[in-house]
Amino acid sequence: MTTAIDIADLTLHHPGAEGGSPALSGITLTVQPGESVALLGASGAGKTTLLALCDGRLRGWRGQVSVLDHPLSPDKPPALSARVDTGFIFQEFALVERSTVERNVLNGRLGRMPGLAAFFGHHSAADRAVAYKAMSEAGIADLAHRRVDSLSGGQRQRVAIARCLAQEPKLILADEPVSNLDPARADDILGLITGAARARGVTAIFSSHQPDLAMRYADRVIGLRDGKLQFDRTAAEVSPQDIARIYHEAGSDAPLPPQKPGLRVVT
Ligand SMILES: Nc1ncnc2c1ncn2[C@@H]1O[C@H](COP(=O)(O)OP(=O)(O)OP(=O)(O)O)[C@@H](O)[C@H]1O
Repeated sequence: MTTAIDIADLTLHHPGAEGGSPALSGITLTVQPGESVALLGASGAGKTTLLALCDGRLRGWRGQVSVLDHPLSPDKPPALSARVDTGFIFQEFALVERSTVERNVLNGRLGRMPGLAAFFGHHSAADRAVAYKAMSEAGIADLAHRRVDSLSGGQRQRVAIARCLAQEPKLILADEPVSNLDPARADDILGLITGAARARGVTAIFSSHQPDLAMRYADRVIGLRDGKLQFDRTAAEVSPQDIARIYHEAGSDAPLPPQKPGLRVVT
C-alpha cells in the first residue's frame, strides 16, 4: 500500500445544500499507512463529512479520492471487497441493542465470511477466535453474554471498538468516539483505539472536540474550519494559535477546550 488516504482538491456539497457553502472545499491531504490522525474543528467544520467520504458513503463530490489505494468514484459506492478493509466506529455506537456483546462483535466478521455463512450467521471457529481476541483487547471478554442494552456508555463504546477490530480493518475511522464519555473513560478509549491501530500497523483517523486528548494520542492533527483545511501538522507542532483559529475565530461559542500542559490558547 502506498497511501492510506489520498485526497486532491476535494469539494463536496451535501445533497439539498448545493446552493450554500460546501461542507468541504479545496481539501488536499495524504495519510500514510500506520499513521494515527486526529481531525479537529468546531461543530459543522466538516469532520464527519470527511470521515464519511473516506468510508465511501458520499456521492457527488469533485476532486480525486483514493482510500487504501482504491480510487473512489463520486458516482457509485465502492465495491464491498474494497469496503471490508475500512472499519468505522460511530459516536452513537450503532450496535444491535437487544443482542449480546458476542453477537455484536461477531457481526464485525460478516464482511469477511462467505455469502451463505454470512447470511445465516454461521461463524467458524476462526471467526470466534478473532472476535474473542478483539473482546479481550477491548477489556470486555467477561461481558460476552450480556445484552448490549444493559451496558454503560463506556462499555458500549468498547463493544463498538471490538466489533471494528474483529473486522481486521486496514483503516479505522472513528467519529467523535469519546464525546459521550467522562474524561477518564475518554482517555482510555482513545488509548485503546490508537494503541490497537499501532499494534496492528494500521491507520486510524478520529474526530474530536478535545484538542488535548487528540494531541496526546494522534501522531498528526488536521484542523478544519468551515469545510477548509486550516492546518495539518504533527501533534507536537500544533500551536495555541492553530487551536484558536479553528475554535474561537470560527465564531464558535463553545467553551475553550482543556489544553495539554504548556499549551495555552491565545484568543
Ligand atoms: N446530510 C446533510 N445534508 C445537508 N447538509 C449537511 C448534512 N450533513 C452535514 N451537513 C452540513 O455540512 C457541514 C459539515 O457538517 P459535519 O457534520 O461534517 O461537521 P462536523 O465537523 O462533523 O460537526 P460536529 O462536530 O457537530 O459533528 C455543516 O454545515 C452541516 O450542516
